[in-house]
Amino acid sequence: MIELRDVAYSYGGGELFSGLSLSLAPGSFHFLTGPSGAGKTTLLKLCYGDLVPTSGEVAFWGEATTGMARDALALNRRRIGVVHQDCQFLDHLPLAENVALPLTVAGRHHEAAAYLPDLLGWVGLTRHAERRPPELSGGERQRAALARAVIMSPEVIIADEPTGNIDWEMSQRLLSLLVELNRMGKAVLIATHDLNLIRAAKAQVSVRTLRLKDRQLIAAGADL
Ligand SMILES: Nc1ncnc2c1ncn2[C@@H]1O[C@H](COP(=O)(O)OP(=O)(O)OP(=O)(O)O)[C@@H](O)[C@H]1O
Repeated sequence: MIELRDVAYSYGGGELFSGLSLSLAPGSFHFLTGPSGAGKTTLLKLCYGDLVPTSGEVAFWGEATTGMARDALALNRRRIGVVHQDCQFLDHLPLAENVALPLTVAGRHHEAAAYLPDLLGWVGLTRHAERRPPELSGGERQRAALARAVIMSPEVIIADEPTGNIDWEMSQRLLSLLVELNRMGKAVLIATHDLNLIRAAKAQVSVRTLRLKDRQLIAAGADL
C-alpha cells in the first residue's frame, strides 16, 4: 500500500534520517516511537505524501510517487486517512461540518448525510455534532479527528500522537476504535511516546513497533 524505499530526508540542515525503508501492508498495525525530534512526524508526512524525500522513493499502491500525475497523487492520498497531532479543525465550523470536510473538499458534500450519523455515533459524538471544536475536550477532539480521517473510507490510517493530551481511559477508547478499523483490514500506523498504549494494543492485535533513533529505523525490543 505505502512503501518507503531507501528514503532520506533533510529540512536543509543535516539529514534527519537516511537509508530508511518501510512497507505498510493491508491489515498491518505499526507503532512508531523514538525520542522527541527524531523525525517521527516527518516520517509520517513522507508516508502520506505531504513531504517528498530528499533521496530514495515513496510508492503508493505499487507506483512510485515521483513523477506521478497530480490527479493520481490526490486520488492515492484520499486512500490514506490522517489524524494530525493538533487535529487541525476549522474552529468556526460545527463539529459535523469539520468531520465532513474531506467529502466537501472532494465535491461530495451531498454524501455527508449518509455517512455522518453513523460515524459520529461510532466515535460517541452524536450529541456534540453542532458544537464548535474549541468547545470540545481533548479526547472528543481526537475522536472527531479520527472520524474525519475515516469518512472517505481510507485503506490506511496514519495518526500522529493521537493520545498525546488525553487521559488513559480516553486513550483506550481511541485505541479500541483504531483496533476496530484494523480488524476491518485497514493498515494502521501510529506515532506515539506512550509505551502503555503500545502494550495495550499488543494485547488486542498483532502489532509491529518501530523505533526511530540515530537516523535509523529499528524494530523495538520485545519487552515493550
Ligand atoms: N518545517 C520544518 N523546518 C525545519 N525543521 C523542521 C521542520 N519540521 C520539523 N523540523 C525539525 O526536524 C526534526 C524532527 O521533527 P519531527 O517533528 O519530525 O520530530 P518528532 O520525532 O515527531 O518529534 P516529537 O516527538 O517532539 O513530536 C526536529 O529537530 C524539528 O525541529
